[in-house]
Amino acid sequence: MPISDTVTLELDVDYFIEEFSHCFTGECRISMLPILYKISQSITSSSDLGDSLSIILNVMQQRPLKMHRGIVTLYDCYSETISIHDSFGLTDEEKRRGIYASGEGITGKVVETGKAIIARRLHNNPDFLDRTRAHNEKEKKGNLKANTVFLSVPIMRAQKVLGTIGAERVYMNQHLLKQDVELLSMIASMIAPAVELYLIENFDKVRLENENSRLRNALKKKFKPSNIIGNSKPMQEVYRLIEKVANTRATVLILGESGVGKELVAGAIHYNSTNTEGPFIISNCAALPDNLAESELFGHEKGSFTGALMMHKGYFEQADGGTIFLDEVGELSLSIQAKLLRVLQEKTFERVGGSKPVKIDVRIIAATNRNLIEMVEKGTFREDLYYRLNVFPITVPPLRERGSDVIALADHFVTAFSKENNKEIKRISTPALNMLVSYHWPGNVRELENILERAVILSDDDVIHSYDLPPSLQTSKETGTAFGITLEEKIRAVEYEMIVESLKNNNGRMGKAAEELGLTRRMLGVRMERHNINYKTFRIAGSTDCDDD
Ligand SMILES: Nc1ncnc2c1ncn2[C@@H]1O[C@H](COP(=O)(O)OP(=O)(O)OP(=O)(O)O)[C@@H](O)[C@H]1O
Repeated sequence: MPISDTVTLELDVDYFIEEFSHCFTGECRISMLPILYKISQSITSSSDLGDSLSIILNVMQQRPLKMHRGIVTLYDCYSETISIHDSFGLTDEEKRRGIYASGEGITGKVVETGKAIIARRLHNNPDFLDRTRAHNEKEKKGNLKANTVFLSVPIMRAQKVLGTIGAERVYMNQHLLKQDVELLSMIASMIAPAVELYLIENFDKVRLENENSRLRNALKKKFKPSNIIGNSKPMQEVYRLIEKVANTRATVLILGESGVGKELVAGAIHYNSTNTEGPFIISNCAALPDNLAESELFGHEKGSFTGALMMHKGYFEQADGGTIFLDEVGELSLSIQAKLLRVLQEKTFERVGGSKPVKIDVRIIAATNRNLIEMVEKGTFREDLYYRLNVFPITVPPLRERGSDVIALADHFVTAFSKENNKEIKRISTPALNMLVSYHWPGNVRELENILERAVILSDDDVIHSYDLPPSLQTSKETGTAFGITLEEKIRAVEYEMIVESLKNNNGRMGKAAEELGLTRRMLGVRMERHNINYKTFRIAGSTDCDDD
């Protein structure tokens, strides 16, 4: 063996037996057998890795090994870190400092290569990191260091390195060193099954638990009410707020333009709350005629006005134990606003014509597309009521800010209306999708819903085409020309759509598209020019399939 400062050794037991057979004779061999016996006894009699390791470390300190420092490291293959699990000759602090990456220093290299290493002349050996800082200045200056060797052997199981056993000792002679390495290697293979079990039970179990809780959290984070379609970023913020507030009794104010889905948000809050078993009563305040609003909301006593033949429970009483959703709350008259304020403050009210207070336990969710602050400034909405309602505001974004939600919603509505109309519409054509995506949706989801209901009814085949969409969507951006509903315009729209679909199907190859459309390549070129269509738009990036441009 060459004598250099760091020697890496293949763990070949036959090699050792042959090379160092003289060591396994006489005193040496006899003194080793009880050590191995003691270690094997400790491993078979105790299921605790700590017990076995303390016996091993103890043996290492005694004759004939007489090592002055010993460490057992374990390798966490997920974080790729090696840490000292047990040792002698190190303080707790020094032990804690002993953390290595695979490939780093002597221990790291043993883990990386699965081969034993003997490192000599530690005081100036670059592989010896002294990460534990156990080698104090005194030790460094003294002769001891120059004479000290560090041996490290891998603990392996099925080609996998699980950790290392390392030892420091005073250099005596090369043969003794090799003998030590072999002994440590035997100990390592004896202890390997117990180490493997320990790693599975501790590292893997902890990791699995962490992974489970990470997945649980990820699932929790991804809370999405089942009744609401769309996963855009702004909607995810809405879902986050719904999840936060649902299980409280806080009053919620839902803000947003008309048709964005405020009522769905209110429903999601109720159905994800603890009082989901209770009623969910919806009251559209804009639809309540002034003279009936009070009685509709708060009920009336028998004979309280002409026609009040029986006692009637209003929406608030009907919602007792559940949730009342006051849609378009900005439309309530000032007198009703005063009564609503009292319900919010005291949870009581009187029925019209009654004097007995009715006590209720109702969660209030209100919604409006009006600017309530402006209304407060103008004196048409009570300021105190505004603050009582605005405890937990949720703003639902307009559809034009929801990106790909338009496509998800369109698909959802096409499926729903196809079913309702006994049709089998399978897809929305590319030009039609482009129109849907580039439209500004002033009427929001309600407008999209209505447009697709109409398109499903109009569709003659299994596709929603651009010409099934209303003229308001047929902008020049998509069609190359603004066309309305005349025959000529409709023919142009059909032509445009057929060319676009064919180019898309044929990856922008004009020859193939012309063939499919029953045109010559030149005729197709003329029509594409008329519609301002460029075949390159339909090329898939990276495609080399462009032989017939
Ligand atoms: N994200 C969505 N997923 C599925 N359907 C939706 C979604 N948002 C809205 N809708 C549908 O759009 C229509 C309008 O929604 P909704 O009535 O909830 O809107 P709104 O904001 O309360 O309107 P308004 O202010 O006019 O009362 C409803 O038919 C609703 O089912």
